[in-house]
Order: sequence, then structure tokens, then C-alpha cells
Amino acid sequence: MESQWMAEYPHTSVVDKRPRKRARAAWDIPPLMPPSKVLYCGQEVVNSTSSNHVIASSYDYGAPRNVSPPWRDDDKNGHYIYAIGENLTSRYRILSKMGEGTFGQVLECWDHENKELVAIKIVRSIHKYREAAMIEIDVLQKLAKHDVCGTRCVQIRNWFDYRNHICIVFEKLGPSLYDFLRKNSFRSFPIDMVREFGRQLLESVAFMHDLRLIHTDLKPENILLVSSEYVKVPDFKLWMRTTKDCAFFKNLPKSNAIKLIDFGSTTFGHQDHSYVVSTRHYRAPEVILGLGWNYPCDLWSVGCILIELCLGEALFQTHENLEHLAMMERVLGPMPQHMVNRADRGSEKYFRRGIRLNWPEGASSRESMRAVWKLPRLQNLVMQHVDHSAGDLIDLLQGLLRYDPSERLKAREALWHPFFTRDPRRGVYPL
Ligand SMILES: Nc1ncnc2c1ncn2[C@@H]1O[C@H](COP(=O)(O)OP(=O)(O)OP(=O)(O)O)[C@@H](O)[C@H]1O
Repeated sequence: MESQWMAEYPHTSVVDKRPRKRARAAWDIPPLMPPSKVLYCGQEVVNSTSSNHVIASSYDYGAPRNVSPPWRDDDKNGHYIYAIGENLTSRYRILSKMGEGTFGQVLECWDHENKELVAIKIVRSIHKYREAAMIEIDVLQKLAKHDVCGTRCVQIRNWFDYRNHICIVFEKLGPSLYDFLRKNSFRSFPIDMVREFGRQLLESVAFMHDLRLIHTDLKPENILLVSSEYVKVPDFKLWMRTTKDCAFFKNLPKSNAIKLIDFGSTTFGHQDHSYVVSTRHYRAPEVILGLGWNYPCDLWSVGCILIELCLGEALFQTHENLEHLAMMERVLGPMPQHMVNRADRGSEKYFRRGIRLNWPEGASSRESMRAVWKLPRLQNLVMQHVDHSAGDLIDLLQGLLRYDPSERLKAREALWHPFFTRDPRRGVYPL
């Protein structure tokens, strides 16, 4: 959920060159406290996610049901302040924090009624976020109605308004693909796994587009593995490069089942939209140039995501429009003239005499110029990172990353691409 309210973040981290707006929890960070431990009321729990919305609880897991916690004011940003182990209505018990986004916090809870673990998004008590949450609920209910097998998008279980916070109850899923990459020191997924992720991602996008819905915020953070289970396997790439024993292994998910989350920015696709959408690295050129966007902006994001899963890190690591466009031209070649001609008033400044990109003349620094120059062409990039199926993958990516949205592959067309239909080991098409 980003779109209009999204802020750009400065470079801060050495390891991940893409600064994230929040730390992630739950999958790789141990629970905040052992279930039996009782902490004293008012004692701060220092959580490695740097949350200041958690206070220690005087409730333990054996606390009586139906006891509501005392009323507390929200924090200054409208986040609900909670304690691990206390109730959220009489039905749910808070177990741990799973994540945090612009719109609120996601907590792992125990559902006393259905006897299952759930993930509850507690939305900030701010009017615009409450309104957006109601739209997200509408979208989730529409998706649930049509996704009879429940395999494409996260399932909504329930929702309620609690102390001025909209709470959305979801089935509990595993880590996001971004979390998984991060935990693996940003080592890439094998190409056959990328193919499976890509297929499911495109099926989910095609399903949404059939319902006339555009996700608008597709990114590895919003694609969750269904299961948290993983296996350790030898990392042959590192084996060849290092003589040390320690870095020989990487983690791989046991199952490659994934689902989409975060429908807070989802919108209807009946007409072109003009406001800025998508998280920066996954943002399509028509959005940056103010040309109006529609369904194809999701397919551009899918292209960026597939490359990231093969590389381990984002392709367009930038926070600035001109640099972003220069990176695109470096990887994909020049932008079509008719798009340059139509650039809106805000983006005219990125071009020289309305003909070509104002690059490198307009670069803000030498560092920025270097960041663009170091990017290879798409073909070389894929060949450097993929051991087989490179030709098919390059062709698919060229279709997904077409500048002109009207020429970009549609989700269903992409699913018929040889990258998905050809058996990679035998080079033949299955029936
Ligand atoms: N069903 C779920 N199961 C497990 N974890 C979840 C689930 N839903 C969300 N999360 C975790 O919570 C994080 C935030 O969720 P979500 O993206 O829906 O919130 P948001 O406020 O809309 O975020 P954003 O700022 O990206 O718009 C996710 O990245 C993920 O780590």
C-alpha cells in the first residue's frame, strides 16, 4: 500500500542497497518472549524491529479470556499500542509482531474460535488509512468470492473495528520473497524456482486483471511464501568462488507456493489513472512520465521482480526519476520517441529539446553516473546470472519490460511464453 502517500527513502544500509521503510520480523527473529514468561506492566520490550508500539505485558498465555486490556492512547503516528499475550477483542490473542507497513502493523494472533493462527493487520487510526482499509476489505472480499481454491491471493478471514482501528484478519502465511532473499544474504533463487514463482505470480495478476483490478504495488515484499519451511542446500556458485567452508550453503523454500498480499493500493482499471503508483524500483515508465497508467503497470513490476529473483537484488536501485530513466535506457535501450513527446509537464525536464534523455548531463553526481554505467544490457545481465533457459527468460523479460504499455505482454499472454511452456531439460513443449 504505497501509491500517493509513498515517501522515497535515502540510502542507509550497506548490505541492502535498497533502503526499506521498515524492518521485517517474525520469520527470522525469535518470539519476543517465551510463552510462559510474565513481564511487568509498563516495562519496555526492546524489539529488534525497533517497534515502539509494543509494551511488555502483565498478561501471560494463561491469562483469562475475555479480558480487555486497559485503554491506552495510540502512539503519535496513530499506531495501536499493544502487549504480547493480551487480547484483541475476546476472540484473538496477540502472539508476536509479523511486520509493519505504511498502513499499520501486522500481528500474529491465536484465534480462539477457529483454533488457528492468523495474521491481523491493525490499521492506524488515521482517517485516510481507515478509508483505504475499507477499500482493501472490499477488494479482498471480491477476490475471495472468485478465487474458489484460495490459492492466488491471501484469504481474508474476518474484519472488525476495534478502538478506532480497522483490523483485518488474514490466514497466516510465511515470509515474503524479499525476507527470504535478505535472510539468504541476497543470494538468488534457482531458475526453476523463479519459473514457478513467475508462473504463480502471473496467474494471480491475470486473475486480478480478469476482475478488472490492478494491484499497483507488486514487489517481493508483497509476495508471501505460504509456508515458512526451508532447506539448506550447497551453494555451488559460492563453492567455485571461495575456499572457505562457511559460505557454501544457502536456504531454499521447501515449497514454492506463494500468494499475493497488500491490496490497499488496488484500483479499478476502467480508465487511465494519472497519480503516482508503485514502489520506486518496480514503477513503470508511463507512471514516471505521467502518461497515464493501467493494467500494464503490473506487468512491468512482474518483469522487475523476476530479474530480482534471479539476481538476488533489485535491478533499478534508484530514488530519483532521471537516474531511473537512464538506468532503464542502459538496460533496455532508448525509449520510443512517441513516449518522450507525450511526457507531461513535470517530466519534460528529463529530456533535452524534447528529443533525448538529459543524461549524463543532468546527473546529480558522479556516483549517480557510475550507478547507471555499471548496469549491463538485459541480455548480458540474464546470461551472467542464469545457467539455463536464459534465451527464453530474456525474451519473456523483453516482452514484460516493453516501454510502450500497449505493446507490453499481458498476464495471460506471458503465461503462454516458452519460458513457462517449454520443458527446460528437454527443450520441447509439453502437451
Ligand atoms: N497474511 C500474512 N501472513 C504473514 N505475514 C503477513 C501477512 N500479511 C502481512 N504480513 C507481513 O506484514 C507486512 C506488512 O503487511 P502489508 O504489506 O499488508 O502492510 P501495509 O501497511 O499495507 O504495507 P506497505 O507499507 O507495503 O503498504 C508484510 O510485508 C508481511 O511481512
